[in-house]
Amino acid sequence: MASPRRNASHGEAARSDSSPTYTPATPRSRFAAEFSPEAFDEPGAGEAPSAKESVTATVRFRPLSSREIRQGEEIAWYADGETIVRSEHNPNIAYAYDRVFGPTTTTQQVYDVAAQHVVGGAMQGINGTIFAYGVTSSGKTHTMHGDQRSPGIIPLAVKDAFGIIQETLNREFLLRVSYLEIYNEVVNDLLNPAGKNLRIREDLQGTFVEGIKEEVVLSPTHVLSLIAAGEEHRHIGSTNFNLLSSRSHTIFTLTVESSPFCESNEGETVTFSQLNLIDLAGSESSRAETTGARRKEGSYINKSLLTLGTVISKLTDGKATHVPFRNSKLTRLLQSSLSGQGRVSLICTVTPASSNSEETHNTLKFAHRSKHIEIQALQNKIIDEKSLIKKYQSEIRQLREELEQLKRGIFTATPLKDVTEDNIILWKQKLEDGNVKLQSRLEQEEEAKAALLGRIQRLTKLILVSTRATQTTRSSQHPGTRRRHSFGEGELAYLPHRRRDIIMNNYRNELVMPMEGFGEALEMSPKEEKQSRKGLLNWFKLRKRDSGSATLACSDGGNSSLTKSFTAPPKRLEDGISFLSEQRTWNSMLDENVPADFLSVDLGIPSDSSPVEEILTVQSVTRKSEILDDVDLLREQLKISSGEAVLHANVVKHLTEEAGISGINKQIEMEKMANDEIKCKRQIVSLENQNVHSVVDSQEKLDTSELSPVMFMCTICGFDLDLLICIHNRLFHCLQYYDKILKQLNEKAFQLEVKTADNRILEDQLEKKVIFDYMFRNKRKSL
Ligand SMILES: Nc1ncnc2c1ncn2[C@@H]1O[C@H](COP(=O)(O)OP(=O)(O)OP(=O)(O)O)[C@@H](O)[C@H]1O
Repeated sequence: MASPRRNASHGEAARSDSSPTYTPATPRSRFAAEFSPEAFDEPGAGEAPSAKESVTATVRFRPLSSREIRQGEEIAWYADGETIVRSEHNPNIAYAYDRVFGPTTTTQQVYDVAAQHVVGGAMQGINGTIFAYGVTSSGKTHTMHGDQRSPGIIPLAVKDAFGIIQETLNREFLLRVSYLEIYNEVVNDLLNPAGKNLRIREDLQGTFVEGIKEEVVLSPTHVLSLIAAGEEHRHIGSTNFNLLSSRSHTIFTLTVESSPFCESNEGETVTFSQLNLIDLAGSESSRAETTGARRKEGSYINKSLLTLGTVISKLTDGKATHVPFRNSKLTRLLQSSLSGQGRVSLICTVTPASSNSEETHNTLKFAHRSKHIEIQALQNKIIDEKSLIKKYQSEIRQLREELEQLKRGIFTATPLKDVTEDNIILWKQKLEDGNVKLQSRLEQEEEAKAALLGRIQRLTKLILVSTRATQTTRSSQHPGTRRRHSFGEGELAYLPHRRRDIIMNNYRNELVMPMEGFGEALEMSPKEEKQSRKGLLNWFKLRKRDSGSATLACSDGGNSSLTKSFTAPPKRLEDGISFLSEQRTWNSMLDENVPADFLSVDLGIPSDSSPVEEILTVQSVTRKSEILDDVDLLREQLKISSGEAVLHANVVKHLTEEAGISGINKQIEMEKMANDEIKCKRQIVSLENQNVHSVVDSQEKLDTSELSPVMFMCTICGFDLDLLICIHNRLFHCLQYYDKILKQLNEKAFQLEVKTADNRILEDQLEKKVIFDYMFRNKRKSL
């Protein structure tokens, strides 16, 4: 490679360098300064515009490929320092950019300079567009998508977006993604294979693709899995320059909505933005020996890139009256971005090879022109129903109110008053009727409640909040020290695994190429490395959760995905629980706002309560049914016991009556028995009185009693829990007393029987004595 030359005193470089727009920007510090909590208070659309910025234009050199080396290619262009690209053959031709990355630069370094400020802006409500532009095989896909060794701008941006959510306290976010390709001037939905030839429409907010699938996303892994699935549908073909050449332009859009995190989000402004990450198809030189379909694709690609070039020329011309955005689908879709609404970062990928010198020059000129486009970093704010986060928030609020009403129903249930001995039978009857009603209504209510909670949980999960309790070292405090990205297995699994390397073994493996992943790892300090490992563990966890997250996102009745798809939720409770604990990483709202008691009913659907809460709740539900069973049993026993007691009292009475005619001794015995019976009756009356008092006492406790699932069940039938428990206890005591009395009565009855038998003997003896006396008297008379 030629040595850098410093004296570019004339030609394009001289002009470029002298231009104020070419003052190298420092996007990283710019980002850091902006990304403070106050950043969300920036003026919104329609308010005073913020300072004008220009497109961030950077150039990335790739190393010479083995083929280029084999073919004896020479270096035609090189990076002269950090901001200048210079022609090897004509030192007077030089261009300056915001940054020029040499062939050994890692994608992470490119991201930090060329993308981070755009991603950060998008998270604050400022639209952003990052696109890679360059000839075929110059490294666009490598830069935008990357592979497992070297994740590209898209995965890095996705991960950064979630990192920002985690670091942004007191705000909640809703993220959704769409992914499309423009192939031969036809727009296809990559997230929905059925979405072919979609129409581009316009509204007040700009252009949009009609019917495109938008998927609400919950984690980086979730997003990357969607991209990986979408990539399967992308048109890729082999050319004589690139065995896996992108034959279509792809636009990956991350839509970000956020609002302050507070109890009632009503009236709160929502910031709304779109981050477009674009991997353009490469322009093809006329030297490309393509035929048939490849040729047709190439001409469409070239035509749309030409239109893009024309649009950019017109936009920077200043005098142009008409900008031909409508001449291609690509420029139509990029219209609002290129018109200056939001941040734009253009990463031009180039090969240093002399065989591509002309194409590289065109690319450099394109980047040069683009740099002149002025943009305004305006924060979009919306308050209307267009906001999905608003819609979800208000639905959650409404559902919570419904739940509250259900709970309030418990307290408004009229407790039984003035329970007296007279209406206790009536009350018992009511208890029996209520029990039947309770069963059926309970089932219905449980179902309704489960549905309500399930919906709240699903909606709540879609809204992402930071789990960090305290303010930590955010960029606002230490602007220069944002953490580095580290990819865990979870994310890496979704990135292509050296796909191209395997296929292009001979072609590319000999590229003079830095080992980016390793390069980045080597760069880390021990502390960073530790954090990175920790990160790896975290993301690995998230990956496990994500299989559920994806499920969740797809199974909420169409909330997560604006066009529906379905995956089964976890089947077992344990599955739900483990899913839950992992899900908490991004979500804490439900924990704070929905009582854990109510979460267990939704056993099939994961909730946000902890496993312990879940288990306790399951136990309380079991206990609830046990208590009800006990009450039923006791009630039945009470009935039997009362009946038995009455029966025995009657027997005693009857026996007493029968035995009432015996002699003096017998009379004394009978009096004793009668006294016993009276005692018995008194005991029964006193027990019943106690029962009544307990009912009255329990009413007094009603207001202080705590809400519980059992209480909820009682409410359905109009009973009070305290009352029920009190009755349960009293009935239990009653049963014990009745048992005791029954035993006594049995004993007395036995004694009575013995006495009766004795009496009969006495009577016989008496009779015999009377007869004997009579006979004796008659005998004496006759004598
Ligand atoms: N900076 C780089 N470092 C190492 N290898 C690179 C770099 N840039 C590109 N490559 C390699 O060069 C080859 C071509 O790159 P890539 O497919 O990304 O080009 P492209 O511009 O997307 O091509 P096309 O427009 O045909 O799709 C790939 O094997 C890629 O891995």
